Amino acid sequence: MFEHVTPYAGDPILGLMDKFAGDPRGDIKVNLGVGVYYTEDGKLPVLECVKTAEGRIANPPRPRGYLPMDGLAGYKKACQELLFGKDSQVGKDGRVATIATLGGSGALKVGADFIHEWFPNAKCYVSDPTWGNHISIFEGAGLEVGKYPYYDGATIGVKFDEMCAFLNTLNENDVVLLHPCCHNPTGVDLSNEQWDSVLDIIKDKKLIPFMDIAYQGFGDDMDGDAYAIRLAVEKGLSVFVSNSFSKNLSLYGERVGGLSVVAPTKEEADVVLGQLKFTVRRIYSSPPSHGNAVVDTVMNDDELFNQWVGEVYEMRDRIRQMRQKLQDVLTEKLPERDFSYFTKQRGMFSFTGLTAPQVIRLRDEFAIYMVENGRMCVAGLNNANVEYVANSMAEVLK
Ligand SMILES: Cc1[nH+]cc(COP(=O)(O)O)c(/C=N/[C@@H](CC(=O)O)C(=O)O)c1O
Repeated sequence: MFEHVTPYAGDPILGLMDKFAGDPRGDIKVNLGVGVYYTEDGKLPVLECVKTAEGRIANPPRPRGYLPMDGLAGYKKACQELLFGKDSQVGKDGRVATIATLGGSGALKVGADFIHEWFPNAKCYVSDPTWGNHISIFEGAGLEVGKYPYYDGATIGVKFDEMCAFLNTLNENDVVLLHPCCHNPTGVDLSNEQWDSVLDIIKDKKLIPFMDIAYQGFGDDMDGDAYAIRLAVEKGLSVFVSNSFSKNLSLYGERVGGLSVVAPTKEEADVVLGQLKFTVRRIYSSPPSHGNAVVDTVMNDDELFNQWVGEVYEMRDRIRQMRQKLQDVLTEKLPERDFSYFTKQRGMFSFTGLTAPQVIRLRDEFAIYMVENGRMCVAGLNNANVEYVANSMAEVLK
């Protein structure tokens, strides 16, 4: 019956979790693979604001009925305020259709299905390189996926002129999938001036910008990291935005994300919302109640919200410290090499430039796990393992 089904090769990122868990070298193994934030003690944190919110949600115990297909109103309000600003005009005008989704992944899936249905000739273009699941999700939705020039390994920067030239060759309603901040896997972001030029091209060519923000707060700050999103709105673009609370609320397994679509009018936003709800119904019907309740509670209580922002910035700052520490130790060991990319890059990831064989050596000989494209999740570093990681990297780089 299923003889024709091909075996699943496994996911280059999530597959690392199983390999790491099964690695018996418990005393030395270091997980720099999956984009998860670990504390200085190497633990996955439960944020204080989440603990308080869960205490409130648990007492008195609540029934677990179905949520609306688009999620809790407070959850949707929180997404819109984070992305577009607390009292954004676009929010006040009712021009944003927002739904709660099964993580950022679910937001990308619902958005991709919606686009394929209502813009059937649209092709999707992702940065080269990008988070691998971008390609899988959009191809799975039936879109043809191409790549626009992005990362420049020679300068540890962006191939900006090539990127703009390529975007100028695209057709009306083609989708451009963008990382507003903390680019995955490179950690290299566009400058504000570069965003201005890119969004002007997108407007001029009538392309569809799809912004995937999964690390808001890990770059500059909550508002700075949403700069590109708000600039797109300012330019009058109809923009798709997928967001995730997995990392900045440390709620990975609760599957909390959102999809927002900015429309030219409230009437169009309302119609889009209806079709997004229908798309949700056809995939998973409704979002998870616990995650919705936690986000709603944290984001709509001023004290908890401010506590949350502080906790995110603590995570951001610890990652920055680890970037600096690794850069310093490696520079000391291999002074002839330039490791300044560690502190130039932003967010959770660093694109180390290590080749696949070097990454495999790190894993096999030193029990250090990174993604084979050379991506390191800097949040897995701490003061106890950073010297070991630096020494091991120096070995494979020799
Ligand atoms: C850019 C980006 N967008 C969306 C997601 C999905 O997040 P969700 O948990 O569905 O809300 C991730 C997750 N990235 C990390 C984990 C993974 O690959 O799923 C990663 O890159 O390691 C991203 O890095």
